[in-house]
Amino acid sequence: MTQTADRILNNPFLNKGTAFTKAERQQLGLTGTLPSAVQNIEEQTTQAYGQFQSKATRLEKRIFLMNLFNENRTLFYHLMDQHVVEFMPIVYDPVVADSIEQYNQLFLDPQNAAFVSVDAPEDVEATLKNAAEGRDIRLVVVTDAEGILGMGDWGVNGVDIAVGKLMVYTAAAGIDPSQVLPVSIDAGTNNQKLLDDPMYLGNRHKRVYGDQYYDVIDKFVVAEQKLFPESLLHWEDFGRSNAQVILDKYKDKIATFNDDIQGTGMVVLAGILGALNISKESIKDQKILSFGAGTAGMGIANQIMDELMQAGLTEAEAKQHFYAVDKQGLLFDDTEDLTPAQKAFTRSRSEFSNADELTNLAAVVKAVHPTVMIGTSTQPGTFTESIIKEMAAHTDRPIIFPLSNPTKLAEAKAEDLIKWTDGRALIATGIPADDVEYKGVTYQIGQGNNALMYPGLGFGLIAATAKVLNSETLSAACHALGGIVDTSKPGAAVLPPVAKITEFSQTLAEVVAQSVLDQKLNKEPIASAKQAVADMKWVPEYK
Ligand SMILES: NC(=O)c1ccc[n+]([C@@H]2O[C@H](COP(=O)([O-])OP(=O)(O)OC[C@H]3O[C@@H](n4cnc5c(N)ncnc54)[C@H](O)[C@@H]3O)[C@@H](O)[C@H]2O)c1
Ligand SMILES: O=C(O)C[C@H](O)C(=O)O
Ligand SMILES: [Mn+2]
Repeated sequence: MTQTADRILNNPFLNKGTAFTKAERQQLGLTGTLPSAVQNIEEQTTQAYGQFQSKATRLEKRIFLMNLFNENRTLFYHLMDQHVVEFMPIVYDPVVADSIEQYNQLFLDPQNAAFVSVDAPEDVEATLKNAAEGRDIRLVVVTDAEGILGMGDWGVNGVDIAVGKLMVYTAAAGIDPSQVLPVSIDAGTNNQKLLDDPMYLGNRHKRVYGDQYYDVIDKFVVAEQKLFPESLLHWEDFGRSNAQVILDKYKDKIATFNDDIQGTGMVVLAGILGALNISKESIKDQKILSFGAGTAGMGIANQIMDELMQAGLTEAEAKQHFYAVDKQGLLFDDTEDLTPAQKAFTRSRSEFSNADELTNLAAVVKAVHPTVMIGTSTQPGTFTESIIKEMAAHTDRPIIFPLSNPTKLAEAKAEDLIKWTDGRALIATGIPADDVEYKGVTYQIGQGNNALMYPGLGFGLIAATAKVLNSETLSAACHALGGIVDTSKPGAAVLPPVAKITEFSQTLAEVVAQSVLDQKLNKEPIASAKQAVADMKWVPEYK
């Protein structure tokens, strides 16, 4: 193979495989390097889908799709466009979790990611530059993998979540896949299994914290902004002690967001607004219990808090609607080891006659009678039948969102929640859930996953060349998504279905871009938000 042929056929952004025409083959020095037939993208797609279907397990299906992704991005996204509901759980949550756990065993290809090492701060800029290979990067998803979903620390293996999030961005919103960059910050790992594994591919030492860590994060942000000044920076699956600190440091300076804090907060508020559309209740009448008061749990509480204050409540009044429960039980002002984020949502012991007994979820539910219960605890099965029945005995339409991922960590299953509440629960789950048939009604279950939100949010920010993301824009996006649900049918879902993800991501992107323009937060002059979104949309067709 000539160097040119090799360069083109092995470049997933340029490769068309058997779809190169005779003329292109001649022009590019590819003559004779492919079988003679020239296929169009539909034929290639049909063929690839047949191969996909022949794979027996979900992991084999994933490996097949990742190989296709590594070879030919256009064909991969053309195929995904036709099968988005089927492919989402395979390229993203939950099967991405299996591939992270088996990263070295399955290692195929670095997938055009940048691997930043805490041990080589002097290489940060070169690392990003090498990985981008001169591409015009507009979107970076970065993880240090200390808190991969609810599975804890996965070191360099966690790069797959950055790749997976970016796949959803392109499939849902249409960001050009040659304009994205997944980044792994390899700060070491505290996962002993990985440290003991001779095949582990990351830095083989304990996780680095403190100044040395923050120094690398800062070098990364500086280099990222210098090399890709038009880009949006998305933080994913950082640990509880770092996620909020990093966000607070950069959120007023650059276009950036933390998906677990803000993306999750937004999708949950949208889900609650959707649920309240169905129950015809007001958000001002809700008592909200967050079970698992970590990165996501407190991000959700803050987003709902904003909503209550917009509805006219003072901060002190709004705070009265929240009950945060973590390992210690209900969080009080004097609870030990509170995180900075938790401190804003504590209660006073004097409010309860049995405060000292409120050390577990069952006791708190009994004392508080929440109307909304959100699970981000990483503790499977903790929304038990007796807890749910106790909650449902005191509210007509309990809003229950077991959100811990992946599947094995969910606080409850949708079908159990429907059964235990005799069909009254309004539910969203972190991973996709099948419809539930119960007493003649088909209940559709919304996917309460930030994947419904971040593609439209990010795309809108990039299209509008946003300088920063502020609470006004976050709120506009929540209302746009929460307003889409169709409440006419019994058993309606609280969030729109993943089958419509490309449509509502476009709506979200337009709303977000408009909010940026309304606040004059755009870097470049832009006449129309809608047009800017349309102009940026990439379609998976050969050029
Ligand atoms: N569906 C979504 O879109 C979405 C988004 C973000 C996070 N999540 C899920 O939420 C979970 C938490 O993620 P995170 O980023 O907030 O992690 P985190 O580590 O920051 O927070 C988890 C919290 O749960 C607490 N916890 C642990 N054991 C507990 C127990 N027995 N009782 C009560 N609390 C307990 C921890 O102390 C911590 O505060 C994960 O499973 C993640 O997959 C889902
Ligand atoms: O990755 C997901 O599926 C959602 C979320 O960001 C999580 O950490 O669980
Ligand atoms: Mn996450």
